[in-house]
Amino acid sequence: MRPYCTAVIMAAGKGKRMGTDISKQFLPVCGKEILAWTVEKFEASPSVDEIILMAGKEGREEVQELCDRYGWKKIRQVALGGKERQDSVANGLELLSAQTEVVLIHDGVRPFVTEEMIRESIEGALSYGGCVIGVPAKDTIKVCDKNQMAVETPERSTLWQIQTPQTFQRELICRAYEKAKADGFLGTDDASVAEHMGRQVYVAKGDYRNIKITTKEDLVIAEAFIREEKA
Ligand SMILES: Nc1ccn([C@@H]2O[C@H](COP(=O)(O)OP(=O)(O)OP(=O)(O)O)[C@@H](O)[C@H]2O)c(=O)n1
Ligand SMILES: C[C@](O)(CO)[C@H](O)COP(=O)(O)O
Repeated sequence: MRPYCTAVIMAAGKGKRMGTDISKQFLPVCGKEILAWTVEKFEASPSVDEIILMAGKEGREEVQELCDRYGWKKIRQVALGGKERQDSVANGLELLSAQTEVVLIHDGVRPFVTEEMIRESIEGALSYGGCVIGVPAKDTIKVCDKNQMAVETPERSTLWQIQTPQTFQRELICRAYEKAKADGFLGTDDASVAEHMGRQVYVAKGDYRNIKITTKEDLVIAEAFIREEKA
């Protein structure tokens, strides 16, 4: 029997790097809000049972309005996020329903997630405890000091760019988030929270298309991808 899976979709950010008046998750691309493109992937997924949507104080009504307008059926709750992404995820994990066995944590601004990524991340989480989607780095990556002087060039073949979904067995990720809170640990993704507890996560190869819409140029790329998907 397949596990009961809850997607926690993160939409409580301010989108400062995008530099627009409205937060980037609400910006329209090809006639639909970025968050709506994202949520619809999970609504359509036969692997996902329910969705918790994390919203900011200012964006909460807007997120609820999207739920009503699009008539999404899997939304369990629209809940309040926190200051950092990690705080928003922690709030979401506290709201999981009793049946939830596997948790998929996904950025609301990654609309190019596919059913294959969702399925593979769930399979990986069942096998290894935690599984994140990623792609091998294409560029050389340098570690720089605060004066922007390069201090190290890690071997590229060992470097992966990590995306979402980041998928975990419920008990593991809840315990990891509790430990991070107790230790005051702040990571930039959910895998690093699990790693802080000493757990290794599996990285499943995803797709370079699964971009996080972060800055203005990403909007042009997103529009091109959506046009292609619709063609
Ligand atoms: N306190 C926060 C911060 C971020 N996010 C969400 O996490 C995802 C990835 O974060 P990022 O791209 O960094 O979004 P922002 O924090 O909004 O962007 P910026 O850092 O440019 O302000 C986004 O869907 C964002 O809404 C969140 O739910 N809660
Ligand atoms: C979780 C994430 O999307 C993986 O790439 C990323 O780390 C989020 O980072 P941000 O600091 O919120 O952009």
